[in-house]
Amino acid sequence: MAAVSNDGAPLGSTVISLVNKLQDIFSRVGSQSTIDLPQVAVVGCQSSGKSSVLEALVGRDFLPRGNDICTRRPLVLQLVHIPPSKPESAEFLHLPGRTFHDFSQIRAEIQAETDREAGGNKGVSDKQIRLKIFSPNVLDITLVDLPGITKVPVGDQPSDIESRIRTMIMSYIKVPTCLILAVTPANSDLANSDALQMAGNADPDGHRTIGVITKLDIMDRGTDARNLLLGKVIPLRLGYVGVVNRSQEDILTNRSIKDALVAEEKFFRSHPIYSGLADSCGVPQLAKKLNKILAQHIKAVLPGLKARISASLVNLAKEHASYGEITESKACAGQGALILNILSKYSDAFTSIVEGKNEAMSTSELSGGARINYIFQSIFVRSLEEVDPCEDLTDDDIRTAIQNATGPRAALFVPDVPFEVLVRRQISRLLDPSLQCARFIYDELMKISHRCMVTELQRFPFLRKRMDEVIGNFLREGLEPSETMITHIIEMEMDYINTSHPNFIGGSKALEAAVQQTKSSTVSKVKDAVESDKGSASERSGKSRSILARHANGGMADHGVRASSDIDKVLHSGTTSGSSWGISSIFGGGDNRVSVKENTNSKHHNDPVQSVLPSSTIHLREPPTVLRPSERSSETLAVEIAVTKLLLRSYYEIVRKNVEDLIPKAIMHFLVNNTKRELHNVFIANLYRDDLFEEMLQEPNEIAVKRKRCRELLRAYQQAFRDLDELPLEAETAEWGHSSPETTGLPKIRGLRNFFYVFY
Ligand SMILES: Nc1nc2c(ncn2[C@@H]2O[C@H](COP(=O)(O)OP(=O)(O)OP(=O)(O)O)[C@@H](O)[C@H]2O)c(=O)[nH]1
Repeated sequence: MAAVSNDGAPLGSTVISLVNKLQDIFSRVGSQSTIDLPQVAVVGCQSSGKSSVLEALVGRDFLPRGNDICTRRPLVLQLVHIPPSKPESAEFLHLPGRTFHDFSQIRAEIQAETDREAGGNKGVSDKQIRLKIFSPNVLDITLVDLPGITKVPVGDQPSDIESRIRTMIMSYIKVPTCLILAVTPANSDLANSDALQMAGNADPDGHRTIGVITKLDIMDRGTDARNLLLGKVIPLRLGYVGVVNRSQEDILTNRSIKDALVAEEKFFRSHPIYSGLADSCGVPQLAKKLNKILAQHIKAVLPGLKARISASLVNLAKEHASYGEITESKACAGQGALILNILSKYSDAFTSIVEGKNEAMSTSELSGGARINYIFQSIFVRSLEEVDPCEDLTDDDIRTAIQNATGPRAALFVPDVPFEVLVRRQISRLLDPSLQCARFIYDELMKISHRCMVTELQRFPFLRKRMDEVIGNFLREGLEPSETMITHIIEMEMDYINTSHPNFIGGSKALEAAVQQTKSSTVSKVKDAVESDKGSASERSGKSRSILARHANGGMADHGVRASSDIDKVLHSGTTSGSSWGISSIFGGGDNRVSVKENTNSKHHNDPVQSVLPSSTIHLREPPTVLRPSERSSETLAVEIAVTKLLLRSYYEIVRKNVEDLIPKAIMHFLVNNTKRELHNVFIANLYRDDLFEEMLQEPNEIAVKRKRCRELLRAYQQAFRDLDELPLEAETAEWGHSSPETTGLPKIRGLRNFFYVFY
């Protein structure tokens, strides 16, 4: 390792050891996680000494350096920590499989690879060279050497070389986790430092920029960098460090880094002007500053690590508990008690999930009982509410039903039989969704049963299988009575159409409403006709006549409005004739309401008796096999259809509400609550049997293995938690500018001294 004075607090071995310790903890607990350390980039103008600084920090001679432009592609240097037993080595990404042990060869390859991409004549490329250095003495950290900022294009450089290089540098240093070493040579004007200017743009708060002043040894005679280092020229939050790297001559004479560091120390010691600025002078001080930042970074991530380990501990403890203690005692009593305990815990857990009292309740989705409620309300009820009871009933259907119901006579009024037939048909449609709802709930209960105590029962797969069988059968048995009940409910509704139900619209109101509807539609039709067809009065009166011809009072209307008033009369006589709500009394009250046309039709199609009458010369045509209702199209018919629909809707509404209420009740009673009440008893009746204990409590081998591994992990995590607790990190709150003397020193981590002098 580097011979660096203790005062210089060389380069964070503290951090290496800390990170190694953490890595140990991670590997012990089998975790792949590592601590992501910030990456460090050097920025500065050409030949300012960036590569030299980086090399001094790494402590190895391997970067091309010189008076001319040397770094022409970004060099991403990944330091990788390896166990002490392994030798140091390096690998380039572009040369997979080739390992370097000689660092001068590494330099040669960097140069060659730079030429391959950027040409041999000062060309610059933003394509990275990636080099990995494996060593027991390094942290897993990434350092980036960047091409220097240049103003005037030379060689193969394009005319916009300056902006290209600036963009390239910016892309690295703008990343918030990048520490910036802003390198400025002491023999240039700091106020014009490109490095500080770019760092200021990328890191305006100065939280991650360290100013590095190089070439203190070759300043003009009579000048010094005191004011620069004190931050009096350009203040910098983390302050400046002055360094003396190897000169070109040193490089040519192969002066080692080790010697160079000794010379640097001597330089600062022999210059009284810098003697009071010890903490701002020398590569070791620079490393120290970086160490502090890294230590702080680690300190900042430690609480998160602790929290993660502690969470894993809790989970592991739970898992461990789920494997239970080894059931050594085969005695029946012990086994029986264990089984009883499991059965009642399972039944309780099942009930808790259904009732929504489960501890591990999800907050991201509905579960258990809430899903049951959702099925009832948002699926079942909502679907029923969306059904239009007249949806698949055409006017033709209704007309056919009415005509069929009147039998051999032509109808005078709308009879109530078709209403009953049609409403029954609609009620029967409710059976399928109701049964489906029960099946959904059954499926939910099955799901709940599978989710119950999954981890706890892992160790007894035979018992689990038996329990699944029992609860599966039990739920299936519970489904049957619910389905029977549901069928009964629908059959009850179909069996007796309670037209006295207080919420039922009743015949009179339906009729009134239907007449109202028909009237308004007739008036508007007539108006339309008058306006659109003034010249065809005779045709219009013909139409009216055909409508009127069907009315019982025989009066002939001249137009549609009159026809409506005729219906009124008929209806009025109907309503005054009798019973309280009375479809029959309203619609079934007369028998002479036969239209001329219908009579004609009847003669032809519907009334074979009449066809036997007189003349032998008249031949009747055969009635067709399938008879359709006579094609009446009149207001009477419109009223009949409208009344039927109104009645249907009104009654269906009553039934729908009953069904929406009763079906969930039936399912809850016969299926859900019954399962809750009886599950424990059913389990005991089926499973608490001496002859089954042995078989049910068999523990598969893998459980024993899992329990063992879980125990080991648990111990490792407990140890890791204690280790983390004991890491002797102290608070590092001091500002790092020159004005804050580093009295607190490095974080007190045992055995940690150096960080960047890793290869010494
Ligand atoms: N005397 C003296 N020479 C130095 C110092 N730092 C760097 N040099 C010399 O300055 C020249 C440039 O150094 P590099 O480290 O290559 O500079 P760079 O900024 O990486 O250069 P580019 O990558 O080409 O931009 C080399 O010849 C170094 O030996 C120093 O502190 N003192």
